[in-house]
Amino acid sequence: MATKSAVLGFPRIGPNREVKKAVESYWAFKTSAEDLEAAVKQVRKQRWQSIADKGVDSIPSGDFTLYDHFLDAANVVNAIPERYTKSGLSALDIAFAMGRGRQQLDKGIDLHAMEMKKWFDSNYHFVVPEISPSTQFKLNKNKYLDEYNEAKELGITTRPVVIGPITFLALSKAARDAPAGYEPLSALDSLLPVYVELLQQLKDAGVEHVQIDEPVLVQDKGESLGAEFAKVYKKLSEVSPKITLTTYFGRLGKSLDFVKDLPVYAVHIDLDRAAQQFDEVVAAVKPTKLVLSLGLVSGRSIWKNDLKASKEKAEKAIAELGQDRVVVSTSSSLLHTPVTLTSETRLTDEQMSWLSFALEKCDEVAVLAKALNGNTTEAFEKNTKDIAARREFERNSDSAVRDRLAAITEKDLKRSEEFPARRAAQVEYLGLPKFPTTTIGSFPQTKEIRVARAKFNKGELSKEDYEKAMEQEVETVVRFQEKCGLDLLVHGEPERNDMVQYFGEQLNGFIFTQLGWVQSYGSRYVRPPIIVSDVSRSGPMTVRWSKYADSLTKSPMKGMLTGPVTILNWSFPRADASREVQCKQLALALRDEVADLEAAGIKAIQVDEPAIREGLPLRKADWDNYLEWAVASFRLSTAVAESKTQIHSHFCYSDFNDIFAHIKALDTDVISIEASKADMKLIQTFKNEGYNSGIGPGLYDIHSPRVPSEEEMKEKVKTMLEILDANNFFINPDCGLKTRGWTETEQSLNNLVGTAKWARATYA
Ligand SMILES: Nc1nc2c(c(=O)[nH]1)N[C@@H](CNc1ccc(C(=O)N[C@@H](CCC(=O)N[C@@H](CCC(=O)N[C@@H](CCC(=O)O)C(=O)O)C(=O)O)C(=O)O)cc1)CN2
Ligand code: MET
Ligand SMILES: [Zn+2]
Repeated sequence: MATKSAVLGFPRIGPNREVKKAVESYWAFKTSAEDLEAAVKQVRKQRWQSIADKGVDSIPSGDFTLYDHFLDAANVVNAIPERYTKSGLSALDIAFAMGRGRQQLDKGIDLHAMEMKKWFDSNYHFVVPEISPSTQFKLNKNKYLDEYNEAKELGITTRPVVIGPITFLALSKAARDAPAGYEPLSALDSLLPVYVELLQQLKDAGVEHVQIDEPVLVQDKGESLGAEFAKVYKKLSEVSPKITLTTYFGRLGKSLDFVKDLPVYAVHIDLDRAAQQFDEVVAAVKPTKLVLSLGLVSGRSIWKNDLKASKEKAEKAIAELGQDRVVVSTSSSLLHTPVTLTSETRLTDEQMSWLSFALEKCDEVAVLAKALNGNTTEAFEKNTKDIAARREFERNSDSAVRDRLAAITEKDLKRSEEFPARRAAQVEYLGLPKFPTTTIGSFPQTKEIRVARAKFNKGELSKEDYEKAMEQEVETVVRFQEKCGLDLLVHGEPERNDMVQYFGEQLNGFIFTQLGWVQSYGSRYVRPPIIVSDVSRSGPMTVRWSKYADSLTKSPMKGMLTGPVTILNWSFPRADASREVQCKQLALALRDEVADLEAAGIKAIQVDEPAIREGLPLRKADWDNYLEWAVASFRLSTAVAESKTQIHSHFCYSDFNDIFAHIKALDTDVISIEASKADMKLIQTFKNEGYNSGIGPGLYDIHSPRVPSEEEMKEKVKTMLEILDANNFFINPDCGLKTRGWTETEQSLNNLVGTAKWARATYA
């Protein structure tokens, strides 16, 4: 018998962003549904073949998607709200409308996008299914079966990846027509038969083994679902191919008590994010028949796996359980990592030797399994050398940064005056009207901007010409805002490829990829910069742009920075320093930038922290430690500002009810939040917890191309002002406009300004 290797999921985007290109071209009505299908079929083929070529035993299928795999899961079980089904659109267009909305007023179509939420603590977003007692579950197109068959025709046997029914419902939300207090999990009994049918179909088609993802088991709420798990998996195991039940991103904790008794073939645990559970889990499964899948190769980081250490760990498990009861695997799906390192041409050999992207990780699990089966290969030996070289590099440290951090005191984290005094100074310094209008920073990143930057990067456009082009763009954005009648202006961020990558590129201690794209949502991807050593700033990063924009107008200009927690969370952090240390080093760099912007006469500075919420540990017991250093880091970067300088922050993921005290402790002057879905509970929390500073609840959803009417924004303002103070109320969208086109941006912002005028007249 032998130890097998497995990969839990693979990037869906294609090595050259083929899926983005195909999907966006279809959306633009440039290509047909058939063209789209042909293009993505090619991507699926290539990904299966490339994983198979590495010698991985369990190759995933069914995890491919054109938009989001959770949205696909909703479609498979027919959890499609009626407003979409009755639109008369094709199944494909219904799925896209659910993901991104669709507005064709001439055809009577005006569909909002469904809500997106962060996938656990990652920067991936999933579409949140809406469930109610009227949801008619049934098996739609069985995409897991279709993809399995597609791979089989290519001669590749795969292991379908299915979202588990309990996680599916646990992450869903109550639909609008559901009674108050409705819990989607209460629909489990009516959903279960669909899963029975789905798995039965897989078995009938000859599938031997499925992977069922139940990551809810690493959340606190999973611990109370023992009865549901026992019932569901008893039923499913009667009809299903053998099941590997996968958990990832955290520890099983108390859920282990019932997970060990589930009638499944194998259980998978994440030993990257939650290495501490190893002994406990091995001991718990030992007396059972369960196979244990060890998530040793990280699905979340880009560091080469230490194969020697992994081998030792696997051997410990094998000593307890036996060779054939252990599988070595990636810790989670690899969708959070770039496709392959082999596309990179600008990294040095040394840097390349530290890293491992999705395809290289497939190689790692295969090499590891071979080593465990007695074949230590050359690749294994090379890995040992590479790991030693990286450890050697890690000894480098920037003592100036470390010393500065060590010298930080409480005083450095506090603004010189409390909010009321600051507010008075700001009223005078900025001169904003009541219900000030502003935007969140970015304006449309047009094709022209991106092409100019691509040319500049290729050396086809000089630095001077590139910067001139960006200045022109800044001017266009400033003139538009003046014409539109916005009050607190921004420069529009045209010079930024991405808000995090841009800062990474200017800081010491980071490296970058050319093609290291990772899907964030739908067709939107990011290239997270990689932190490799201590971080510091060489000089001002944004001042020239803000200063230029400020010089064009009499209106106050808002400087725009990405906060330390967000830079950390949306980068690949180093593995040899704590997140706290990396975050505080980033904070020091940003602190200097805040001071420089202020000295340049910029009257308001926004420090975005959209990722502060997603960085929250999955288990409540771990929250305090994180929040303490996250809040301190934000304060370290902003507290340097004088009272008259208005510090804004922005959060587009504002599930804050549980951590409100910490949001308040950031001590900002104004915060803009995502509230376009009119989360009144959140607004109420602001009130109840005595938040008295400025607040700008997002009045519309910028992730969708649809234009909000003045009426609908007025309605929102009205409802919110039943709770919030009209004197501290800002009028703004719920996030930056970079993904939007100019046409809808102009219309939406005109409506927004109209809403503010109405508010001034109504609440005078
Ligand atoms: N890091 C990060 N995470 C985030 C957000 C965010 O803004 N940044 N926002 C939230 C939502 N997530 C988002 C993620 C990505 C994008 C986004 O707009 N991504 C762009 C890419 C941005 C970028 O890196 N642009 C580069 C490269 C653009 C490009 O594709 N250039 C072409 C050439 C030009 C052309 O022909 O179009 C090429 O390289 O081939 C640039 O502008 O320089 C995209 O997928 O299209 C938006 C929101 C949450 N998480
Ligand atoms: C994801 S938060 C985005 C904030 C940034 N200032 C922007 O407007 O794009
Ligand atoms: Zn945002």
